[in-house]
Amino acid sequence: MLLVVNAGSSSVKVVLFDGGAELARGMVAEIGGAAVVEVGGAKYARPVADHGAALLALIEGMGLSVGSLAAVAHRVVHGGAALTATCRVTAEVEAQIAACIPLAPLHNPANLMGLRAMTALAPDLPQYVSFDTAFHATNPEVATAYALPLAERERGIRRYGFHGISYAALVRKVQEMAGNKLPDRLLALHLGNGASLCAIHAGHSVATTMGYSPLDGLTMGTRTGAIDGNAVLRLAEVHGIDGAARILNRESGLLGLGGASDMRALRAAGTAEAAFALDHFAYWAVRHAGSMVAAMGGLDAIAFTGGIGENDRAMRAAIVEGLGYLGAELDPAANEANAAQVHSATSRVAIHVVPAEEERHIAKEAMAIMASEASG
Ligand SMILES: Nc1ncnc2c1ncn2[C@@H]1O[C@H](COP(=O)(O)OP(=O)(O)O)[C@@H](O)[C@H]1O
Ligand SMILES: CC(=O)OP(=O)(O)O
Ligand SMILES: [Mg+2]
Repeated sequence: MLLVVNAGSSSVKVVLFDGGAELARGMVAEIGGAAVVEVGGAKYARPVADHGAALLALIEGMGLSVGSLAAVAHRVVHGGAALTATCRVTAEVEAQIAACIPLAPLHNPANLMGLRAMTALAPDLPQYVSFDTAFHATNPEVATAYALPLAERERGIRRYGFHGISYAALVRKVQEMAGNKLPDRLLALHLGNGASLCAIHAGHSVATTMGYSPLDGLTMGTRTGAIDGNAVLRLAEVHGIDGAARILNRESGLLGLGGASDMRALRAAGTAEAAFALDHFAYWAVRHAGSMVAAMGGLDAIAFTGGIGENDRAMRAAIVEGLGYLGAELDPAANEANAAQVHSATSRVAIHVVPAEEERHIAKEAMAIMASEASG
């Protein structure tokens, strides 16, 4: 059996696989606060201090004996320039993940805590890591380079891009849904707590909205999305570096504009601020989509994924309406039903809704390496 660990900024999800079959899943949300542990449909509140403790609570809650595991595979958000493919964890790999903490301050510490908690529990158990940055390794340099002096670019200050595990899984899924024929120019929208867009040309990422860190691009749950560097400097002047980082990453986005980071809470709020936050989210998704379509030289299909992309019908409708100039049109009934394909008969582009299957993709990647280790 293989345990997949997906540690987000404030949550840990685990999924237990046996071969390709999913056996069980569990999740801890709101780590650090009034954490809720959810295993096999049962939910209970329990104090959970950090991501390592959350993982241990899940293993205990699932009644899992680590002796029955063949391996653990983790999602790691930032792999930097060096880690661009799923690999087995070594001391060197762990050090490289730690070196990327300043680049993904909400995520890489959580990923490392999960990894280290597992090492402490079962030191000899093989562990594998898949990176959110890896899928974007195919972006051309003109897309990844910031126009900085060489010395600064050599520090690794460049665009990396994220949500790559989700996009890689989405490419497989869209290919299946489109009768094994991959759309040539696919606009993918990963809309969750973190949100980004990706231009996928012939199955490969050519551009994406997140940059050096998962802060750039779209308006997100608590992150600003794109903001002028000089505005960042001004925030740092007023609040210090740590204060500015906190504001940009944790207090902005939908929370900063509308008073709630969660899309469902925002829709329920019914205030003018919440309505503005929703408009801002849709407007910037459409603006950035234009940039992605330009990077691919056109558009053949659209795919929505992530908690918002999969479930929020009104947000999909607002975004597709904004992309009407590209010939995108929804079938309102299919959209209302959260169907797998939601385009109208007259839409010039196909529009898919794809469940985010990050854990299954991580499992496949780890199992492929385990198979090659066993045969080699
Ligand atoms: N039925 C729904 N309608 C609208 N938004 C939803 C729905 N279900 C989930 N969401 C939103 O999805 C977001 C979380 O997405 P998810 O992909 O689960 O996040 P994470 O990035 O933490 O994995 C939240 O804003 C949540 O409100
Ligand atoms: C990279 C990123 O933003 O991840 P998440 O959406 O899980 O916060
Ligand atoms: Mg997510």
